[in-house]
Amino acid sequence: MSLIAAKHLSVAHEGLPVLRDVDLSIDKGEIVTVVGPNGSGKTTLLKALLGAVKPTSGRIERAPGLVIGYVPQKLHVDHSLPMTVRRFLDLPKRAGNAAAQAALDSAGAGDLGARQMSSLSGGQFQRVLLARALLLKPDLLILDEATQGLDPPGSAAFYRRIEEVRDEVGCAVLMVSHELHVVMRASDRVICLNGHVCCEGAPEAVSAAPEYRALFGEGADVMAIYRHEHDHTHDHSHDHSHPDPA
Ligand SMILES: Nc1ncnc2c1ncn2[C@@H]1O[C@H](COP(=O)(O)OP(=O)(O)OP(=O)(O)O)[C@@H](O)[C@H]1O
Repeated sequence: MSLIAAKHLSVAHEGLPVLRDVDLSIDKGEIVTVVGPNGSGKTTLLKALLGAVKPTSGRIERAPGLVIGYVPQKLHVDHSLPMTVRRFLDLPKRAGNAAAQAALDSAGAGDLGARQMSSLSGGQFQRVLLARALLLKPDLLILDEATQGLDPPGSAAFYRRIEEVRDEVGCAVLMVSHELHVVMRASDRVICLNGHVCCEGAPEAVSAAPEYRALFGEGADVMAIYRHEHDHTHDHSHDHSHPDPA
């Protein structure tokens, strides 16, 4: 059985239809990305899956006891209040030191515990939000534009970390992002949304689909760029590791 599924899901905001007859399901351990133009209903879909907006018809099915960790786009923290990262992880529920450190380590923020929240860079802040979601030991992580405001290397590093988290923790990941080239690379499956599901499948198949190209244009063949970049063999005798830019 899938972890979560939308069945014939329709949602309207103030009487205006936003999602029409959307079917999707997420399996254990999968990384699924929702792409779509502005206003295509991506955030509404995530909110419906989280139970924060009500379907006008259709339903959401969740596996019994499903734990969802949510990483928001932004979170306002009052910078006039001094608060360390470690203290932040105690909100809203106190976390043990070992669990807090393990979550920070998994999020790639292991050395940030003593830092003030107000002193973090955008990339560090998002990793702390990721750590907070991981404290719940989620079966499913949901990320809504979690890298908005990060520069391209920062976003790429964040999504690499998401893949590592999936490998370490085994959780499934559902995310929305505008950064097609980075998120599609990191995804097992891509769902192209425009009020309804236009097409879905492996990243290569979706980026070649006429429905996807109609929405994003020919210039959006991100997988072709990826293929081109990797159209050579790497010499693994050298260390190609780079310092983490985030
Ligand atoms: N609370 C709300 N009340 C009224 N209309 C809303 C509400 N939330 C979203 N909408 C409308 O629903 C449509 C879909 O919005 P949604 O935020 O789901 O799209 P999106 O694909 O996430 O967009 P973006 O890429 O711009 O973030 C938009 O036309 C938006 O104006």
